[in-house]
Parts: sequence; C-alpha cells; structure tokens
Amino acid sequence: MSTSSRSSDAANEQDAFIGLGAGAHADDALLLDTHSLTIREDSITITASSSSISDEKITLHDILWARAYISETGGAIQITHAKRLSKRLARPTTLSIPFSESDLDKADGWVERLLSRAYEGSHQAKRLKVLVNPHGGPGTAAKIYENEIEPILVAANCSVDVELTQYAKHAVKIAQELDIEAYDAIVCISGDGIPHEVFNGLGKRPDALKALRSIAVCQLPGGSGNGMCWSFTGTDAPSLAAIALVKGKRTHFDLVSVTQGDERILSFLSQSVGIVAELDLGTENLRWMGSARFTVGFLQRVAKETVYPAKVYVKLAIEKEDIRRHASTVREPPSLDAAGHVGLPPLQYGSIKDEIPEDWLAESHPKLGNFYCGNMICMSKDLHFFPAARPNDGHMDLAIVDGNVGRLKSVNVMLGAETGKHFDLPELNYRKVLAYRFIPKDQKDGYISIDGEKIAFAPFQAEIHHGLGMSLSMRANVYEGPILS
Ligand SMILES: Nc1ncnc2c1ncn2[C@@H]1O[C@H](COP(=O)(O)OP(=O)(O)OP(=O)(O)O)[C@@H](O)[C@H]1O
Repeated sequence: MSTSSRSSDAANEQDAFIGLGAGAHADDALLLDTHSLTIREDSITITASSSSISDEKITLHDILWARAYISETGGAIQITHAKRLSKRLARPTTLSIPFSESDLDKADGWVERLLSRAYEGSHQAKRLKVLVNPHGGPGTAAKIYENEIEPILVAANCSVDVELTQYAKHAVKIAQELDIEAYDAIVCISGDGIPHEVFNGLGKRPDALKALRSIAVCQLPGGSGNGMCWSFTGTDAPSLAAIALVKGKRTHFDLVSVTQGDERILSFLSQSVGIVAELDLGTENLRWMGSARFTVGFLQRVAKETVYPAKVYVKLAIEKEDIRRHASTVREPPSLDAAGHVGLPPLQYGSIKDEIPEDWLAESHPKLGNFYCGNMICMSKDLHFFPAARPNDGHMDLAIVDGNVGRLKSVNVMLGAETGKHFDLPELNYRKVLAYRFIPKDQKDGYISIDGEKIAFAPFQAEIHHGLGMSLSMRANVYEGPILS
C-alpha cells in the first residue's frame, strides 16, 4: 500500500468513527458488520445494530481476555470479562462478536489494543504457582479456590500450577525449592500463615535476594487473616481479589527481619505484643465464632485493662507529627547489582544478641497495652491500623497504646482503625522507625505474634529491608484503603 492511499484510508476511517461519542478515538474503535466496539478511557462499549446481542459497556478492569479468530462459521472476536453477579461475586462470561473474514487484521489489531489497555502497567497471561492451604481458616480454601478464584485465573489466560500444602511449614520447602524463573507469582490461597512461610522459604535460598525481589508473592483470601489481600486488592471477596491479582502491577514492598535467640525470621505483615497478639494467638478457644472472636476477645481484655510491661529501644525515622509531610515518600529500592550480596541482606543493626546502637531511643513502657508494628495498611477486615504505611518507603509503622488509657479510649482506637481515623487520637503513639528492640518485663509468659505466628515470649529485635519483597497491587506503589492524607 502506498503512503498516500494509507493516509486517505486513515482519513476515511476517521470519518467513519465520528459520532462514536466523547472519549472515543479512531484507533481505539472497530466497526464490524453488525457492531461497533469502542475502547474508552476505562471501558469498552459494544454497540449493536442488530438485535442479537444488546448494547453493553464493560470496564477495562473486568476484561480478562480477548481474541479474534476465524472458524468454519466465519470470524469472531471473543471477549471474556468478569460479570458482576453481586457485590462479592464475579464470574467469567464470554461474548462473541462476528466479523467478516476480510477484517481479521483489523480485528487482531483491535484485540491487541484492548488487551494492552486492559492490562496497562501489568503483565498479561501470568504464570502462577498456586498454593492452597486446605486447613486455612474454617477449612474452605480449596472450595473457594475451585469455585471462585480458579475460573477467573483461567479466563485471564494465566497458566496455573496448583499445589495443596500437605503439612505445616510445607510452603517453606516449596518456596525454597521453586524454579523462580518458571513463575511470575506465588499465589497463596490461605490466611497469613502461608505467605509468611513462602517469604521465609525464599529467604533461606542461596539466591534469596533475587528470589525475594523478583517473584511476586500474593495472597487471595483462604484463611482467617487476609491483611495482605486487603492491602493490595482492597477486598476479601475471592473472585474480586482474583481479578485485581490478574491485573496487578508489580510492586516492591518492604520486609522486616526479626531476630530472636539464634533465629532470623522474615516478617511481611506485622509484629505485635499485647492485646493484638493475644487476639491473634490467644483466642483459639473462640475460633468457632469466626471473625467475631476478635471483637469478643478484645472486649474481654479491655474490660480487664491488661498491661504488658516492656522496655523498648527504637531507631526513629519520622515522628508522628511529621508523618503527613512524608506520607507520599516512595523510594526505589537499590538495584540488585548494587546490593553487593546475593543472599538475605546483612543485618544493618546487628541481631538481638548485639549491643544496642547508641543512637536508639530507650523507652520504658510499664503500662503497655498494645505494641503493634506493621508493614501494610490493613491487618484484617476493618482493621486499617497503619494508614500511613506505604509499600516501599523503607520504614516500619510502629504504634503503641498504653493499657491504662481507659476502656472508652481503647475501644475508640480500635473503632477508629476501621477508617484510619484513630491516627490522630492522642492515645496512639505512632511513628515510623527503621529498627527496634522489644524486651518483655515482669511477665512469665505471654504472646508475641509475627505475622500471626507465635514465637517465644522473649526479647526480639526487628529491622526494615527497603523494597526486599515483591507483590502485585491494584495501583502501583499504593495500598488500598483509607490512606492517611
Ligand atoms: N495440610 C496441612 N495440615 C496442617 N497444617 C497445615 C497444612 N497446610 C498448611 N498448614 C498450616 O496451617 C497454618 C495456618 O495457615 P493459614 O494462615 O493459611 O490459615 P488461617 O486459618 O488463616 O491461620 P491464621 O489465623 O494464622 O491466618 C499455617 O501455619 C500452615 O503451616
């Protein structure tokens, strides 16, 4: 085709698309014999001139896959999208729009444009290693996966390699031995326990740095605590979270090393001592209640005004009153080559066995009620305890509340955490820190929770690793939820 005929064709095409409406562009539209398909900012509109299929508008977020093909009966564009059946459920549905065989090139081009817009900033056809914990939460993870999650992953043309975890800590071994080049993401259909194991398995590999920084680790709801899923996808509805995952953008996020005795554990979500740790670990007897167990357990402890005395040492990064000014700080993590090591990053502040650095603040907390340090905005449904958390700002968010502030104030902090409003309450001591040491005082036994897993009731130390983890998020470098502004 000569240049001049191509430009006159383009002009004709331009004319043909006039009247498609605001936001439509000739390059984004496709006229078929009986339909026009127009890609707009955040949706496609399918306008039918025949009555076989009615007009339809589908958001680009819900477009899972599309292809153009020729069969014995002629050409068709097949568009698979997630149809919203209720507020918490979407199922894949496929539309076929016929076209004449001579339009195949045009249809192919349109499909390519559609997919690149529907997957903007994300990878198409992700390669997923899926780990399902059959014992997660009330034991329904396998059913949830089969009924609500897998149909979305398959419809989005992902390749899926599913494995059920067979025993406690099995996911550590799987992550340790996984061919990380063969997958884009490890998807845990579980509570917080399986991602915790996966991060620690990746951390044990000789190539830990590359493994942790390159393969995305994601959680879809299959357990009782789904904080990671909430933080990255903004929902715990399995099919909706699965859509967010297949559309997810690679996002670095910070991980934390916790040392206790001779052990070094990676933490991706939180460390807690006091009331939250007790709710996580000390309310097993109320498990039958589902998530209500946390409310009941909380009220029982608040009523008693229980305190958990401790000595805390802190390497401070940002004081509470300065956090808003720094809230949007997202820093690129150092490049892999510049790191100078291939395994886990060396501990910058030493371990629990080392001397405490001189510039750390020493604090006595004889009335401590809740020591809560978090990496993500949301800890579980309706618990946005860390509204200032950013995926890779290189800081941990440390919140401390005394146990004797009064029952009403304690309840207010927890209620405020639904919307992040608790941040401004004077009872909430909230800072960004680089490292800390926690030493329990005057108690024989108690609970320390690392990502919901129990460790010994003994001193521990934690430090941040900027951008060491990788996950998939709805929006690049942002958590979903009531972000502090
Ligand atoms: N086949 C199995 N048999 C027994 N335990 C298992 C099995 N597979 C995984 N586990 C263990 O189940 C534990 C809980 O997992 P997970 O976090 O997915 O569920 P959960 O009920 O939400 O728990 P949590 O309340 O800790 O979030 C993990 O510590 C894991 O080691």
